[in-house]
Amino acid sequence: MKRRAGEREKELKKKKLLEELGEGRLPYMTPADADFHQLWKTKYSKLVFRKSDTVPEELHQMVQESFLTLRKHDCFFQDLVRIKGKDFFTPVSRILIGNPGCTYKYLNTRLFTVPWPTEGYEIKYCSPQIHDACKALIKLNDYLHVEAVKALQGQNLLESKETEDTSVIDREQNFATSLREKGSVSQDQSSCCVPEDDFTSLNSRTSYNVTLLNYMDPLQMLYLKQEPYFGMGNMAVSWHHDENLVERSTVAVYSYSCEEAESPALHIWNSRSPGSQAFVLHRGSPVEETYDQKLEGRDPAVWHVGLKVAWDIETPGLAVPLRQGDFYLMLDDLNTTHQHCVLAGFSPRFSSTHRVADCSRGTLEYIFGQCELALQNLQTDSNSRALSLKSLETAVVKQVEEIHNEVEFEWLRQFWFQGKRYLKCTDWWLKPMAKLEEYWRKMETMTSLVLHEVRKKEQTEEQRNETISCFLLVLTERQRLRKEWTARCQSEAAESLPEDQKPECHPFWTNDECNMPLPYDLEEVIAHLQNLVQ
Ligand SMILES: O=C(O)CCC(=O)C(=O)O
Ligand SMILES: [Fe+2]
Repeated sequence: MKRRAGEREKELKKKKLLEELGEGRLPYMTPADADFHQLWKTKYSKLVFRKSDTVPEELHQMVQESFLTLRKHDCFFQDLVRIKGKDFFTPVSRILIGNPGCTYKYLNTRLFTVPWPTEGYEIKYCSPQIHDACKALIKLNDYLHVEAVKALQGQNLLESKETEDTSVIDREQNFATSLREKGSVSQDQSSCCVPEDDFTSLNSRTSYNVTLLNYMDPLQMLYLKQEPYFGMGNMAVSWHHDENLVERSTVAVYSYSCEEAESPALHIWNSRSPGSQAFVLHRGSPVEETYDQKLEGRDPAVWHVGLKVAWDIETPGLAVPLRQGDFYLMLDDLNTTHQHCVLAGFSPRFSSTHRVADCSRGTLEYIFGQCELALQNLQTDSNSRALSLKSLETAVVKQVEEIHNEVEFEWLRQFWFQGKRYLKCTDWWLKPMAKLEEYWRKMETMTSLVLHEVRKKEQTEEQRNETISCFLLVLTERQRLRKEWTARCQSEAAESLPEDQKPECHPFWTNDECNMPLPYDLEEVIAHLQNLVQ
């Protein structure tokens, strides 16, 4: 509830700001502005940018080929996300690649990794090219990890407490030390130069476990949202903070816009000076435009990443152009203190966004562990084979029923909502999903056993009321979420999808399917329990 109130407050604040702005726009800077670098250095220093020529050519080739392979195999999908109770397709199409069994949740959507080749895991890919694509991305992942470590060392951002109170002299000394260390390649840097704590924090904040790939061809889009605060033009991804990340972890983004070799018209545009005339290619045909720095802002043909300081209208925004093969890093708490967006250019573009997903509740290992914990409360009579619960204690019932909700709504429904999309790349998730469903079925039986027991009135009245009240809360939440997921699966947007991408409302059953111990719709069960406590 508190969180919802906070969200509402934010919405109101945003609405008020947009109303105040009216037709006016806040200022922002691009490299064409004289103060661009000054602004970057002072207000956006944790944004690190590297030009494509700093990346090994063979890595570029491998990675760019992998993007094209994944596109050829139709592995990118627009997500049907849910924001403030409404269903939307993301303009960009995505695929998550990463550690086997890892997931990443954003905008109420849990994405499941297409596993990259990992020692100790047997992964079948639908084609050898998809295997190669995933392998290229893990190479990019390793490369960006090293680059992030170097960038953090360079900025002396090893430990959060240092950022506030380290004097400039300390910083400079530290920087000098880190430069010296880079020269001495033969030394074991981890043991000789970086203290153990720093090393751990450095590693845990740069060891990317997933990359979320984005793809969009602006020419295929009927409509793109306009950036509302600064007038930065077409947006592919609106202003946001990245969710579900380990605190202060770095995000690394490799950008590949499929620009053709630079045309003379674009060349003129790029080397323009204020007030000059230029021809630009707009949707394939040259258009004459007068270039005025103040009026024009960023080049609409080029993809940019936009940044702004969160809840601040004093600091100008920043639009950084991204050419083919450039990459950028969002270091430390930049993702929290600032918001970013992606501004569309004219050509199709891929990006690979490497993240340290907070998967404390987001791995298969975790959810299997939870299920096993829940099932410990179920026992089978060795003679009759009859099932019963070991404990009826409120805390135990509560825990089991909450795990039931977790596996049903965070895993099974999330997965099947995304239809058969994962089968484009691999069948890796089918087996664990079947196993989770088996566990979940047993939990349906456990719920029905609780119901059975509380009707028997064997506990004291007080105990029984406590158990029922708590049980009711979890069941009410289950009913609410089942309704929400049923609605999500039947939304107009969901119905518009082709057969192989259509959301499946699974598990689902009707009352005549007597192999299920409880109905899908829990309304009557809940009403019955309410009567019992009254
Ligand atoms: O494509 C990019 O440059 C960044 C995309 C992004 O912000 C995201 O996927 O969260
Ligand atoms: Fe992002």
